[in-house]
Amino acid sequence: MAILSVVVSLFTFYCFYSGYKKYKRVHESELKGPFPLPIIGNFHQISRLPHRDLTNMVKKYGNIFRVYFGDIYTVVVSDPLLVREMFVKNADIFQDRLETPLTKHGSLYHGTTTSNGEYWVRNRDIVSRAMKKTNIKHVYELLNEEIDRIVTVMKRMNSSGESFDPRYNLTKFTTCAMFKYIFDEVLTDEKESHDKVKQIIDPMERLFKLMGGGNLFDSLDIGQPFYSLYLKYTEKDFDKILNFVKVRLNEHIETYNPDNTRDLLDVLIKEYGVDTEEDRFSIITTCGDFLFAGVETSATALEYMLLMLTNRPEIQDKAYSEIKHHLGKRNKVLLSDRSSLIYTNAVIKETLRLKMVTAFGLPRKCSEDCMIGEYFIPKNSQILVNFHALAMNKDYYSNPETFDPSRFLGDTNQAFIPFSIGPRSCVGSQFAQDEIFICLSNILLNFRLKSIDGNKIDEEEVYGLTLKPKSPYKINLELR
Ligand code: HEM
Repeated sequence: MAILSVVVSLFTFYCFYSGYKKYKRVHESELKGPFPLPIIGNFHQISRLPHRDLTNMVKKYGNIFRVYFGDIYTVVVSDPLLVREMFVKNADIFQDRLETPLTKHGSLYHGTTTSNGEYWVRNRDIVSRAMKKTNIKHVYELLNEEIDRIVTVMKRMNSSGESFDPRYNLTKFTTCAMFKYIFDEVLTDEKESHDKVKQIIDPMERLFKLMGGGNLFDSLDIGQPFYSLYLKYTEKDFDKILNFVKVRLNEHIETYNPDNTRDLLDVLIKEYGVDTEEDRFSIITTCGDFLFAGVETSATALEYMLLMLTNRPEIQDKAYSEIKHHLGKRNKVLLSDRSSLIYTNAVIKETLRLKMVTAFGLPRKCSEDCMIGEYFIPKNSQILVNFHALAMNKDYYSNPETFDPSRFLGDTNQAFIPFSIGPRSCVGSQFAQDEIFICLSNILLNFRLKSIDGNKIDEEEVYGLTLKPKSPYKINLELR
């Protein structure tokens, strides 16, 4: 009985404390936002499609407002000029990522995506240099090989009358490209390769679910220590991915030749060195980040592109005509063709706008009290860019709900920032744009995409770390 009353008293105290923290006024220019409840904040107003809920709130609270996820004061931004003001003009204040048990658990704030401060500055510098050195020839060759592989598979399916599963095949395409890029490892259609892909894809899918869900314990001051312990003793998928990379690092060290770097991993060995455990762990977590950030994102973007084009044969035909006309007798699109294929590029951009890959990118943190325009942003608040709200912003896009590639045929639109902006924007944006362009244009050159039953495919998305089509779909391929 005594224990029960202590627990009830502590809980009541915590409710008051949590409410007090949320309701006390800290600045005269504080942001507006929906009324938060003690403990859960505004979680009760967030459905399974949080990007849409937060877009609806723009009507009431404007292009910058605050919500509470548990105890986390979160600033939601829906205007590109405000994003620029934060991520470009005030980059050093908005550069870090928010620290929670989940972001710490995987890599102990090592690598690229979750690290902060001086560590991140050094890592990002090394990674950017490593990518420049690895790029050009290696990427050009690897994308050429991978596109041949997927087109061959598609032709085989077409001749056997089999329908095409975009989710599986495009994830395989981006995984193969990433394996070649990071490890110089070629994945084939053999079982051994299939097993290797599964070793990475299966834990990654589970982690995406875990991280995309928005966990109350991850965002409560009182719950965080318990959640850290829970993750430490129950969550093993991060380790599986890091161990997978570790095996490859050890193999690479044995055969390493500084005068002939084969892939990103070799260049990272050269840049970081492998003398200390810390350096080795930095290399492993950086490669892990590339697998995390670079496989599912591009595959999902491509999956939506095929879906949108299958539902719109006239747009598909227009892109095909442009590609065919430009190539003449050639039968393969190369990266060097990109600047000439203006409509195809517009299709890619329009899909990235309307069916953005990540709802909120990767959340940032504000590391000191500051003013953004007339708004006060408190230290340690979480910053979310709502890419869906940017896409729906009528100040920048007319008829924003409509899929219309022609809107990207003219001047650049400053609201189109799918890879974010500023020094901490997506480090893989060039790689992503290269692989998406090569894959989409060569598929369109070879095949007409048709739905299985002649009906439109459901375009609704399901929320996670990436926004995917709600129902996995298949399509029929007709040779052009
Ligand atoms: C369509 C595909 C992709 C989209 C839409 C995308 C988008 C993004 C966004 C919005 C961020 C957050 C940036 C910020 O905080 O401002 C990000 C970060 C990142 N992306 Fe991408 N990305 C894509 C593909 C890739 C690929 C292919 C790679 C690897 C080759 C990659 C590697 C990364 C990394 C390592 C980060 C963390 C950067 C840092 O914290 O310094 N991404 N991406």
